[in-house]
Amino acid sequence: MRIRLLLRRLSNEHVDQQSQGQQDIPSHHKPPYLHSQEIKHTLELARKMAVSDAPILILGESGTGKELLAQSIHNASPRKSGPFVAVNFAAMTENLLESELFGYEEGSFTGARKGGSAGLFEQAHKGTIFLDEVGDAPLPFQVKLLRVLQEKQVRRIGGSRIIPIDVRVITATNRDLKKLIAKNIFRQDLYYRLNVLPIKMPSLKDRKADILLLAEKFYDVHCRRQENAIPSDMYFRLIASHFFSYDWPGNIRELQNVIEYLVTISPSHPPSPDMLSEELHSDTINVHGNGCHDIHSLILTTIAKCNEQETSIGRRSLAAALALPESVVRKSLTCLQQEGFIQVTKGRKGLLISKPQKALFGDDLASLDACSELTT
Ligand SMILES: Nc1ncnc2c1ncn2[C@@H]1O[C@H](COP(=O)(O)OP(=O)(O)OP(=O)(O)O)[C@@H](O)[C@H]1O
Repeated sequence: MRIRLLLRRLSNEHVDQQSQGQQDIPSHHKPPYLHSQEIKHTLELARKMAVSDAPILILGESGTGKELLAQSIHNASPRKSGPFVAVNFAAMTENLLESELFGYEEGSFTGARKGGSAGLFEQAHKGTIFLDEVGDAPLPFQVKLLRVLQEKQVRRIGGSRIIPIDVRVITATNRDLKKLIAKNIFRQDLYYRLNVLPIKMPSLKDRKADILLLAEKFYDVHCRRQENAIPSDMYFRLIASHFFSYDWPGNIRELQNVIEYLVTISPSHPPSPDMLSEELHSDTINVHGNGCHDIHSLILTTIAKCNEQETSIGRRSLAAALALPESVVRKSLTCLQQEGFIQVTKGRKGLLISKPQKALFGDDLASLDACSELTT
């Protein structure tokens, strides 16, 4: 029953998207990874948030593209002609954070530069400051950060001059800030100051529809100067099913690494499954876990496998092989077909995995900076 409800919700979402016609994004401007409902939803939200000046808090696992999203929101905002300044809190001690963010005057500490230095807040004036891994900010520094955000002015270390700053603040974290608050390692007042417009970057396992598309983009980037490179859809033909069934805990960063590895060890032949690491070999999909996403993944994986082995599979045999009710398989196939993932042929070929619709996205490799297309 739960599966049915989830599938119905998914197909309703699809109908909504179709009826709205997605007219706000001309098809040739679609980012290369605009396939999954999850990322479409995130980008729609991001587009709306870009026009506001309120603080944004980007949540999501490591490697999901939070920094890219922050940069893209800036690019789509009225501040786009101003600077975008990024700082990673995880890598810095309290003292370093203070001097880097607020700046310092000459002679204010040993090693201070002659003439002093403007801090990152000053450098981001009229633009956006991106505070990455904000959950790692040391507690004493959080008080100072809160004051700057409230007063919209900074004073350099060792200085007396008050410097007004006009910046949009975007923060990101892969940690659960509420848990950190409960443990008294993150300030609640700072949390409410930052969490005005929250947005979540989906994990790659929740946007499996985008995996092959991203993989092909990364492959194209690696191979663009290689003369004997084979087309990207051919390249992944033997391993596509493993990509669908793996959970990608390192998200897009891990996918990037895997493609780089494959291209290095097998530059001009489609890599075989045995070239993948043990982890990627895992075929375990939890059919009863997250509902429709798992069913879609399971179905896609099974069709991809049959296609690899050149055995034909149809709706009935799929339902029997997966021990799923035929009605569930039918709904999932309809949805996957409407989304362009599969083709349902009448003849002996049965169900086929579609090639990613590259034409939709153009072949501009610069569009790998996908979110910058938020500006359209
Ligand atoms: N849509 C995309 N297209 C191409 N590459 C992407 C995309 N999204 C993310 N990446 C790449 O994935 C990697 C991780 O992205 P990013 O650093 O933005 O993630 P993050 O969530 O900020 O990670 P962390 O939490 O570890 O800082 C980067 O190399 C980035 O270029």
